[in-house]
Amino acid sequence: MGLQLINSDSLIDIEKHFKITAGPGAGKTKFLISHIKNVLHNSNRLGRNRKIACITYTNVGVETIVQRLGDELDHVEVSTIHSFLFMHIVKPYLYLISDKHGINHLKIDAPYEHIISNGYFRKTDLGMKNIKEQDMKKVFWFIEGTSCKLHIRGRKSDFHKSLLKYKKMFWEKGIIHYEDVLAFAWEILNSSKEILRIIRSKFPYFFIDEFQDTNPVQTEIIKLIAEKETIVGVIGDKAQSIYEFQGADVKQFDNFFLPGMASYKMEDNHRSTENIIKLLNVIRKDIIQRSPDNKVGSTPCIIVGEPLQALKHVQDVVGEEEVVTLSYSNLMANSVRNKKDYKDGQKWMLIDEAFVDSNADRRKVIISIIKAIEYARLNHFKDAIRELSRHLRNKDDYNGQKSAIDFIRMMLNDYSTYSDEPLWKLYCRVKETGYFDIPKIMESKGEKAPSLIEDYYKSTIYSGIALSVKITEDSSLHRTIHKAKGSEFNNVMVIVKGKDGYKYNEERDLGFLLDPDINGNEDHRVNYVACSRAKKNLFICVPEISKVSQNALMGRCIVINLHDLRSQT
Ligand SMILES: Nc1ncnc2c1ncn2[C@@H]1O[C@H](COP(=O)(O)OP(=O)(O)OP(=O)(O)O)[C@@H](O)[C@H]1O
Repeated sequence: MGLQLINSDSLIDIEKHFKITAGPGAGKTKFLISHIKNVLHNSNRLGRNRKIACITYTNVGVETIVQRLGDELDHVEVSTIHSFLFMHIVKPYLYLISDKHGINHLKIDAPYEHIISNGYFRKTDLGMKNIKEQDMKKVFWFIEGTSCKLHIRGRKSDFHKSLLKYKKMFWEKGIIHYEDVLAFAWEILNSSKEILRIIRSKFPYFFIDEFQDTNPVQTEIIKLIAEKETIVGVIGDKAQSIYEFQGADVKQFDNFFLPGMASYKMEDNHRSTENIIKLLNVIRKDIIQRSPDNKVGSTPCIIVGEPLQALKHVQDVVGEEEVVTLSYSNLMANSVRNKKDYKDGQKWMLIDEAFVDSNADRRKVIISIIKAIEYARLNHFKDAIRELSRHLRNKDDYNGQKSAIDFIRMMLNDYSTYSDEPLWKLYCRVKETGYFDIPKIMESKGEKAPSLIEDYYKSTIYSGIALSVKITEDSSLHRTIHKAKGSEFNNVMVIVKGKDGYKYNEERDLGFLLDPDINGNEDHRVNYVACSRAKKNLFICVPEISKVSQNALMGRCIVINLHDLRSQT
């Protein structure tokens, strides 16, 4: 079926399922807002208890849409898919399947991030089956026939039974994880026509933004809802599908079809200058974008050099304006944000894995304190307080919140006194405050050699270990590409480095420009998303570049080599 060309101001049939395919900056979000308003003004199927469901991928996406809808929010429910399914399906109806799965449904208040429990892991036979604890991060659900099964990404064998045993230990305690929400919602809807009818009647319209990052279970849920009464609309860009590791499948968007569905395409790019669009059009071929606004700007620039020096150079070029850096890895983003040098080939580890302390109680408290300090530095005070309150020695009248805030304030004021010092300094400072019961580290005296723990605390620099803190919602200037999804900035510097502990390799790491494969290579899509965030100026920082590549990119990018500039001065 042919795709009808539309733009972000087009009005489409509000009573037909639709799918919109469009590249970056096409105005997908703008279209979604005006389509919702169109439905609000023209539909006679809405009411006090009959709303439009508008689903987007992140909480930042939710906030953007809520803001842009202004005071037209009365009949719209904007939410992430997990919150929506939890609120309307899992929370009210989990009791229907709780006995079957051994879930303590009365204790469930919200879904949680899956934090691996080594204790539970050891109680299964997964270790004997050669599954390592880190494999547990790749657990996901898939639909097989009339039930959902658990699997580990990248493994061929069937581990469902053992994984189920592991999961049940959480469920018995009233803990369910985000991935469980999808599986339970599907199971409830698939087994109860009545609940499906209730959901359809509450939500006669169901729109999903960023649909390229959907996963197969989510797609099946949407198909069930769309069977009758509810009009489903999906919007996305397969070249921006960057969540394969969470189970998103780039083919899902291409293959998504509903009976009677109208398919549309947008070819404009309202965001970037013509020169940036020209480069983006080299990376992808399925949609050739054009600039309807003829935005003029400089040619994208490849800067050869270290990220911090490159950033300084870019800052000089753009003057007063802000520069946003986008990196593939958390480690790189944290390094730039904290102005710390980054060694190519360094491997990223979460602080929970990287932190060494054989005393489990002390380990937990110190990790939480480091996380809380780093969250608070980025103004994520809610997360910081949550980390600390469970460890506080004395709970105040506000469930520990006031003490947590006082402690954080103190630690932020003192930051410069311990941030570039060994962890020992932080440990002593925290002990001094008296807010936590932390098991003491025995200090060696005289000729006696220090214990491994004392040695670790005295030789590990705080700022080094703080780079391992993962920031979940990051709106700082220096963030990962995944956290920049849906955003746009005047000046962007994309930092290209070796991935996952590998040294930089031009053919692989600059492949998204030299030999792009947008369908087959997720890394290419991630870098495409990064480049497409730039409105005015795009810089791409690489550690080195060969003459052959420079020639290949001629006409699309200019190259500035900071090593050459330095040797000239
Ligand atoms: N018709 C239009 N005229 C002028 N500006 C527009 C128009 N449509 C969108 N824009 C602007 O273009 C930019 C990109 O729009 P929007 O964020 O809706 O794109 P998108 O398709 O959702 O992008 P992405 O998928 O890359 O996140 C925004 O600054 C928006 O205000």
